[in-house]
Amino acid sequence: MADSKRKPRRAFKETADSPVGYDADRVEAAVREFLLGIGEDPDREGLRDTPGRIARSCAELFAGLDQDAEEVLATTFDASHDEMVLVRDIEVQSFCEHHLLPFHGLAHVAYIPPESGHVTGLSKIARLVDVFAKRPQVQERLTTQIADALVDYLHVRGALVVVDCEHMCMTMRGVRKPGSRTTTSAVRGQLRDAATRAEAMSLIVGGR
Ligand SMILES: Nc1nc2c(ncn2[C@@H]2O[C@H](COP(=O)(O)OP(=O)(O)OP(=O)(O)O)[C@@H](O)[C@H]2O)c(=O)[nH]1
Ligand SMILES: [Zn+2]
Repeated sequence: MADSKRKPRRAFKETADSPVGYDADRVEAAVREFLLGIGEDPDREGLRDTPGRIARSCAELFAGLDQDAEEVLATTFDASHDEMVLVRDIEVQSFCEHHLLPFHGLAHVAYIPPESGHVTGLSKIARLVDVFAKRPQVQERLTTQIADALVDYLHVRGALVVVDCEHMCMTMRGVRKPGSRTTTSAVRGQLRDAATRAEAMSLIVGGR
């Protein structure tokens, strides 16, 4: 279909992380082609609406491509808090960029507020995780991006991010190891200090 005739249903526009923006028509056409590719009949009753459904759901599943971590962390308030803040057990749902199969698990985010004593709302930490999770990802980059955003935008003195996930590409197919989990961590600033890091880890593990 010529571009001029296409009626793009754009959930979001071009951003730095999504250079061409979201184009539901493209997703829909690709899913139809995919169904043909796996030997299915995309016109049979049960599949007829599937390309459109997937196009709509992808706008939500990959919404992080349109979101800006700096904006999420822009709301801060003075809590005059000098010590570590830990938000534990944040649900992570993402897609591995190699197979576009889900990986899911938990993120734990610890940080030492900036010298100003400003903290961000607790929900913003969970939103930050989603900004980077709702994209095609690898777990290591997801972990690093969360830690770097805390340093770059919240100017924290230290950050420790631990992500623990099960990857469906390792359970449903391929090596088929259900129950195997991958743990990644990223540590920045004062949380590199052995004692502070140990304190954060004991809070993460101890809270289970
Ligand atoms: N490091 C890392 N690897 C990942 C992640 N998600 C998926 N993978 C791995 O990406 C790799 C891709 O390997 P390839 O050999 O290119 O693909 P493949 O033939 O499908 O590999 P198998 O999964 O071993 O069958 C696999 O080993 C996956 O387990 C992730 O978040 N981090
Ligand atoms: Zn994978």
